[in-house]
This record gives sequence, structure tokens and C-alpha cells, in this order.
Amino acid sequence: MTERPSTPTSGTTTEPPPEPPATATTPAAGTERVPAPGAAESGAVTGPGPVPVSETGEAGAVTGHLPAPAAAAGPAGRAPVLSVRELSVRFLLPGGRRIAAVTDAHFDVAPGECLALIGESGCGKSVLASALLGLLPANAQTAGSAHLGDLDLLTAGERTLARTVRGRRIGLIPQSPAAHLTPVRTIRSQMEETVAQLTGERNRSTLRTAAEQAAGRAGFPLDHLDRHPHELSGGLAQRAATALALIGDAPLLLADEPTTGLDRDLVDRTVDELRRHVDADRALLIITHDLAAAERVADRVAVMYAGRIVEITGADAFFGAPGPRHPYSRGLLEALPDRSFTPIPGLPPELGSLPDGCAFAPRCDRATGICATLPPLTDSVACHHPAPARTPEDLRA
Ligand SMILES: Nc1ncnc2c1ncn2[C@@H]1O[C@H](COP(=O)(O)OP(=O)(O)OP(=O)(O)O)[C@@H](O)[C@H]1O
Ligand code: NI
Repeated sequence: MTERPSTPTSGTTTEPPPEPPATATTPAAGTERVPAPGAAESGAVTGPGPVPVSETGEAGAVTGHLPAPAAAAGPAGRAPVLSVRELSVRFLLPGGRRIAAVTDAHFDVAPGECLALIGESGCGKSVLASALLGLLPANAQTAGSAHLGDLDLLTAGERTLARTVRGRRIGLIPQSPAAHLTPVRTIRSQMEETVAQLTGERNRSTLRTAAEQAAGRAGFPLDHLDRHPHELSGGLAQRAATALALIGDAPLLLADEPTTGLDRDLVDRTVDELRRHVDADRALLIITHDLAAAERVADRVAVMYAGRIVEITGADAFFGAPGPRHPYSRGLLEALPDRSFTPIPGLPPELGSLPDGCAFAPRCDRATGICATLPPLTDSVACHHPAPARTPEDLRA
């Protein structure tokens, strides 16, 4: 774990000027959001407390929507930057198949806090991030709510998301940075344009300096700034995308695998820069396969399995003592080379045909008959047979 101040260093957030957002966070052409059935009338968010989990796993069958103040207190006792309640995403496929990519996700991210979202490939992490930014494809349906202050990101219109949210209130480091960079323009010109759009600055030399500072923050070499995206390695494209996402100093940063393709030193450097973003009293939701990076940057960890968050707990408790409580979370840690290097047996289930009960049960050595029923998320873990919690202080979820 890195040393970090216990109190945020600044209480200010940057109010964006009224210009369009950064190009790096513009949605792909042709993508449109399909509002969830009944989503329009639900401005309400559910209150804190046990997470209701829908038995059917169907979008629209989300349970427990109780009216509550939009600014429910976050884990640090402050109003969260992001408040996600029973967020579900379904993809409708030809022939009537439904992919349950995200089911009943429920969490907050507070100012000055980093939440790391981890889990095996295909479990729904990127879909969750895309839902928050209104970047889902047209065959997606959402349910639940995701409040950024008073704004429900799931029901906000594309115009609002494009003009005031993406790049301004939420920065995105996308999972495929090369695809998000504009192919025909140099990295320098994309960075200068982003600075101009977000700050209103027009002076050439000021823009040039700001772009070079942004590159420096992400460890992007200045002598590569005049290159086009196709002239960059994957790691350099990653750093360019990180630099672009950091420019707006958005109150919430979504970083989807921000360290892919980087060597260990650059991983550390990148996550330390992301941590500086958090320590300036902003929020970070980082999606990563790199558990060492998660340990270095995160305050809390959310573990996702087959579209559901199965455990959400403090990073110190998770990576240290007493360790995670869900058998899947424990398996993820035990699979690490510097732990017992034992892979979790079997494969994750198809999200198009999930069982009614615990989706991890077929791979779990603790499973019993009761696991044919869905375990609710109580005490930070959704499992009928969790490892015991040692002390309440260990769990600061
Ligand atoms: N447009 C789509 N139509 C149908 N299914 C989709 C679509 N987009 C994603 N999915 C499915 O949603 C599930 C979750 O995908 P997602 O990209 O969120 O996984 P992930 O956890 O981010 O994985 P990774 O770690 O590999 O990035 C996958 O099973 C994927 O096949
Ligand atoms: Ni992903």
C-alpha cells in the first residue's frame, strides 16, 4: 500500500466551462442508449443498507427501490461522488437471447477514494463503466440508477452526457486506447485540443505547455508527441489516453485497465499519478486485472463474478488480514504467483444462461445445497459460506 494522507488535500473541484468535451471520451459513432423499461420515472435512489438482489436476474426486476436522499452518505461519511444502485445491464441478442452482463451492482465512490473493480475476463466490468458514461451499444438495456450528484447517468440524455459529463465530470481511460484516439491527428494536437475544449484557453504557447505537462503526468515521452496513434506501441497509446483523461481533472475518473502493456515501473508510476488524482479529493473507479496495481492504489475493492459484485471491502483487509471472505475472491488472490499460484478450477459461466443460485457454486469447494439459492450481499459479501470476519474493524466497506 502507498502512503496517503488521511485527510483530503483540497476541497475544491473544477467547474467545467461550457465547451464540448474531450474527443478522447466521445462515444463511438452510431451508439445510442436505450433507456431501461421504467427508468424514466425513477429519479429515486435506494437508501444505504443491505443490497437487494433480484431473484430472476432480469433487467427491470430490480428490487427494493426505496426513496432516499440523492446524497446518501458515502463510506467516508461524505456525500459520494458516484452512487450506483441496483444497476443492471442486459444485451438483447437476435432470437431473444439475453446476456446478463451486469446485475444489481450497488456501491458508492466517495471524494478522495479509489474503488478497484476486479474479476475475471468477461464478468461485466467494462460494461458497467460504459453504462455510467452512456456508451452502451443500442442492444443494451439498463435498470437501476447511477447518480453523479443529482444527475442519474442512466436516464440523462445523450446531449447532457456529451456536453457536461464525459471528459468534464467523468474522465475515462478506455480499455482500448488506440480505438479512442483520433487516427489522423498527432497526439500533441489531440492533447492541445482537449486542453482548449476543457479550459477555453486559446493561446498557442499556453496550450503547448499544458499539453506537454499533461504528457509528463502520464509518462508520455515528449519526443513522441508529434506522432500519430498508429506510430505508437500499445503502452504508449495507453499513456496518451491516460494523459488525455487526466487533463480535465474531473471529479470522477473511470480507468479501465489503465496499466495494460506497461512494465512494472510504468505501472507503478501510472497508478501513483492516479492516486494523486484521488488525493486531490477526487474519486477513482479503477478496473484492473493487475492486483498489485489495485493494492497500490485502492482504498476499497469490489469483486465481480458473472455480472454481480460478490464482495466489496476495504483494500487493507482484502490484501492483508483477514483477507477476502468470498471463496472466489480468495481464489483470485491464491492464483497470484507470489501467493500459492493455484488457479481457480473451471471456467466462469455463460452470462446468457446463468443459474438461479450462486453462479460460483460449480467452481467452489465450499458449495452445499443452499448455494442453489442466490446469496444476498450482507456484511460486504454475497456468499452462503463466507470465510469468517475476524473483527468489525477489519471490514471498512
Ligand atoms: N454489445 C454486446 N452484445 C452482447 N454481449 C456483450 C456486448 N458487449 C459485451 N458483451 C458481453 O458482456 C460481458 C461482459 O463484458 P465486459 O467487456 O464488461 O467484460 P470485462 O469484465 O470488462 O472483461 P475484460 O476483463 O476481458 O475486459 C461479456 O460476456 C461480453 O461478451
Ligand atoms: Ni473490460
